[in-house]
Amino acid sequence: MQIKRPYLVELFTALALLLAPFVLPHLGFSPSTINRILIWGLFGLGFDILFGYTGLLSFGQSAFYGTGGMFAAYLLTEAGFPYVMLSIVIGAVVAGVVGYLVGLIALKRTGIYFAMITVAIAEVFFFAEFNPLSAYTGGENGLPGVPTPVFNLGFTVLKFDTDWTMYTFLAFWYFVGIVIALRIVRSPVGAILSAIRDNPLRASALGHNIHGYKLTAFVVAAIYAGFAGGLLATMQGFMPPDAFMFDTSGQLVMQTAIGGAGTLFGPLIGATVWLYLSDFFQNVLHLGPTWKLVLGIVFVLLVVFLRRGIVGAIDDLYRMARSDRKNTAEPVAASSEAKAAAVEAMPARRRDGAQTSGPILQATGLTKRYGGLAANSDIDFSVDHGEMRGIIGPNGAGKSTFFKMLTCEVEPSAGKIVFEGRDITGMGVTDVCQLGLTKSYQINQLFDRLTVRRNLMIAALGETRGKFKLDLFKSIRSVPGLEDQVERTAALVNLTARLDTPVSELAYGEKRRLEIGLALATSPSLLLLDEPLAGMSPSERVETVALLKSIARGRTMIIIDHDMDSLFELVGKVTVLQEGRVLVEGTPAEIKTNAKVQEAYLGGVHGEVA
Ligand SMILES: Nc1ncnc2c1ncn2[C@@H]1O[C@H](COP(=O)(O)OP(=O)(O)OP(=O)(O)O)[C@@H](O)[C@H]1O
Repeated sequence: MQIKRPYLVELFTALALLLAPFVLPHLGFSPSTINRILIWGLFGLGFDILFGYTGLLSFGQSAFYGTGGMFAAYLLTEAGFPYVMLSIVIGAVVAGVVGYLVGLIALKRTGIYFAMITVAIAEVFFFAEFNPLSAYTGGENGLPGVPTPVFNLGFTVLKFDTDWTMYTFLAFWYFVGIVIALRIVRSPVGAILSAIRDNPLRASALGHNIHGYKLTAFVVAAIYAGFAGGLLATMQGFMPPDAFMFDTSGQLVMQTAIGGAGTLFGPLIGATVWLYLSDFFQNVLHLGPTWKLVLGIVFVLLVVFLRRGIVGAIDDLYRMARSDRKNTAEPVAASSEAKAAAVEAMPARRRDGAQTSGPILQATGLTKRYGGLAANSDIDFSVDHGEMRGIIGPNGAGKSTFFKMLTCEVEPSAGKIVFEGRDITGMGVTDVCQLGLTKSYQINQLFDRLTVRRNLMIAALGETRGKFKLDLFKSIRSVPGLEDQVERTAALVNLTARLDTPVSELAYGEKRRLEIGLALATSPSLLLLDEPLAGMSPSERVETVALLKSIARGRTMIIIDHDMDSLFELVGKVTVLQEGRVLVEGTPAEIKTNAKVQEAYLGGVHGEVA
């Protein structure tokens, strides 16, 4: 029997959990340390989904750890509720609800501001535990007398009242926790979370509701934290008030950094190193209060020399060994037949009832002012279905601003945009992408840490799943048609041979093609390309022009580029912008000889443009 490769991780985890009690004591770990490691590891699973996978650094996880633990402990002690496991689950649910409410506030900001809000919120919880709620939480004494779990199975009674029986209980829940976390990171939601970490702007421009997904990660992390807090209470027979302290959140962040963020196992390994060293420095070396100093130095050294943590470093070594083996085979580019088939198989998106002739996009009186500067003034513009339109203009003429308004990345100061008969003015880039209007960027906006395949998947998921879907436990491999869509897009942009290469290893020209591929994978009915040829070598330009010609069939495209020779070869009509206004429109032949255009480009020296 062959075990599916993804399940190997689960199998190894189960084996490691079975072997740990036989191996770790010989390395100097006490059973209570091993149990604490498991609780930190479980706590860290949720945090890693939030930080390692979604890129949201929270210093406030103690709030949810404390809330879940305190709630379960209160039910089991003060309220006299007899069911230990159910209390822990209720505590986790309460932590999740609190996480949802906190997330609504904290996620209004990003980066350092988000981190600072989480610190402040955790401090509020710490204060509440010690002061107004001390009658329920025991204040600085915590809640003693939390029972250990007992399960009466009829034929036998399972008790977890010794260190090693408690280990089996915690190891079981850690295993359940890792299985669920692995499912989440392997789901479409997991892929979108990593897209948000790498490039939130592009993730939302590809049709994903990134606020919804960030909130999901935040709630998942809070549930894990609350559950781990409940386990802590039952393991210690006491819910300590210091679960709410900033130190708890800080230690979680440091352990995750040591073990490796974005690996799921990082927090567990980080906790193993951290707790082992802190026991060793205090109990074996008897360092006294200086143990924290030494531990701090070890932390700095580990993080400096192992940038992706211990698990990240092992993963890197494994990948290096695999790619050495793989590189012996030459990559195979898609054949021209495969490309032709891909073009046929990738029609532009059609909304039910949408027209297929006449204008697909109309802008009227479009204006964008930045303070006193008018980047675009009173632009009237219309493009028909199936048209290939070029936009040219000197630097600073307002071309990119115009595109940003069309894709609803920036809101116009005045004017109206109608796409496929619908007023989309001020709608938002995610919704507009969902309607079938998207753009490739002047400066690459890719997901650099992910492979080409993952990049294209993330783009295609926007179309197949809509802007938000909670398919947290579905494998990304089972999304119907996704693999096909990815492979067809890769064939179109000639990246079949690079599908499993991380974006950071691509050549510039390949990145430009992937930039176009991301937009194409959403199957847009109107595709805007902002300087697709920028920065390319002459041979790359020739190749990309051929590529654009092939994808233009059955599609409506608007292209901005400074390379007029190439642009005039591609498009049927050209709009010239100057100083934020439409100067003139016409066929390439008309534009080449237009006196106003020559004036704009050549400052009045007559001749032919380009
Ligand atoms: N966010 C912004 N804030 C202030 N001014 C801006 C902003 N974005 C663009 N501008 C200004 O608007 C004008 C038009 O810029 P835009 O980037 O649209 O021109 P462009 O035609 O695309 O130029 P290029 O060909 O160099 O890319 C410029 O003067 C630019 O400095």
